[in-house]
Amino acid sequence: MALIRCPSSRMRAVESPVYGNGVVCENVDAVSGRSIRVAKLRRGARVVDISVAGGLRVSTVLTLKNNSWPASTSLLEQVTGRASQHWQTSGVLRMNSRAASAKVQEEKSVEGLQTVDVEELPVFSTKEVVSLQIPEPLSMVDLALPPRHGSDLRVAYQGVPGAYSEAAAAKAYPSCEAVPCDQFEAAFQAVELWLVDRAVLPIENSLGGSIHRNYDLLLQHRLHIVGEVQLLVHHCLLVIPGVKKEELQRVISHQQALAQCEQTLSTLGVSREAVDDTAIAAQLISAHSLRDTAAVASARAAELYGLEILMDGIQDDLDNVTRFLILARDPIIPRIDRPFKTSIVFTLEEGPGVLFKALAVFSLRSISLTKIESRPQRKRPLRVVDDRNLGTAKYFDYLFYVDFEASMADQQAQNALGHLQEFATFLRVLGSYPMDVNPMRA
Ligand SMILES: O=C(O)C(=O)C[C@]1(C(=O)O)C=C[C@@H](O)C=C1
Repeated sequence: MALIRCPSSRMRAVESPVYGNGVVCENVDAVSGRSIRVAKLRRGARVVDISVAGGLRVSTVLTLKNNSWPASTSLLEQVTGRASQHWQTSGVLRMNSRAASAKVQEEKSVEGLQTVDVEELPVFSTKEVVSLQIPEPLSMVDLALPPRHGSDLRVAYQGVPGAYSEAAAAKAYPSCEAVPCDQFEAAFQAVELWLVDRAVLPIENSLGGSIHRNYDLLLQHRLHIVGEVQLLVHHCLLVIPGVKKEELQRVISHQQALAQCEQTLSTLGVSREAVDDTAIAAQLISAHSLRDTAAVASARAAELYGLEILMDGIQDDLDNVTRFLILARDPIIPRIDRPFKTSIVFTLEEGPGVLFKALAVFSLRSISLTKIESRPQRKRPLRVVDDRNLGTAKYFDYLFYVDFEASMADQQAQNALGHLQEFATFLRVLGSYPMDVNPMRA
């Protein structure tokens, strides 16, 4: 696989039977949040879609008659009338056999926003394009897109096969291609660089609490929460086949998993060591035939790495649920016909009662909060990325992360955030997404 740095646009390889192989670039208007996709194909170049956040969609098409390709920013300017500095551009083109054989239709992956199919569009000259930008209100058809099972999606998770995060990715998109990443940060970057379509990352557990690293990364990256997955985590103690409890000197696993099995592990009287994820613990024992070591991991990890389940269901509470967030480059269009949750992060001036005032904006409108997390000010500032994808160093006293049970399409939620904005020193909506009300066993 070769990574080709492309300083001017987010790009991906496409193949069109009509227009030949090429790339599709995505550019986001920093001011309005509009995104524009430009297909540069061997037999011409065309704008395939302009989508407007907040309910309106504008679609148009452009084919360059002389087959020449101007700098993408000037093309964007022609179509949108906006100066190039308003367009946020960054990204890589991933060239491998898979990307090269991808079809233009893959560009339909933006949930809720339909991307125009290149093959089906008529051809216009550059002059005609500007007058073609007719805003179209979203119709019920757009809102009733069939559920996606993700067969064409690549979903990043932290860990190796057999990790609970892989099971969460499969719950979110049953036939997706799950892509293992060594660190949470790598999963964020894989989405940002178009190497994958989504990331599924743990954010909190009913026994172990919050996964703070992911709260921080949510702020440092410009991805959107598009869904959540609740997973019943059922831990097993895995050993080399035939090993007895008495032979064990230590137990290794992800630190959250070790914490979730505190009671059982303390009865074993062995030392504990944290590794990057539960499945890698199983892999290590198997690869090095470690007879004095057990892993806390899933039954699937036992199967994958040829280990035996010495103890089953060793978590301290049978209802051990981990909540994962699904992250994507684009937000989904919030709906009101099913339960939605919205996640925000904000900061406040110092002073008595300010947090009380902030939370009152929700209770005044009978909006239930499902989670509050505060992160204390740290010695070093946070790198916060704004809508223009510009990172700035900021110091905060506390960052407050709040999840509430309402959709951003709900007027009451909009009013609550409008109210909060009056005194919050910083406010960002991390995503508005369907609630997962059905925890499933891994
Ligand atoms: O180690 C794994 O298998 C993971 O997917 C990570 C993780 C976590 O970070 O909380 C996920 C679910 C369980 O709560 C234990 C560990």
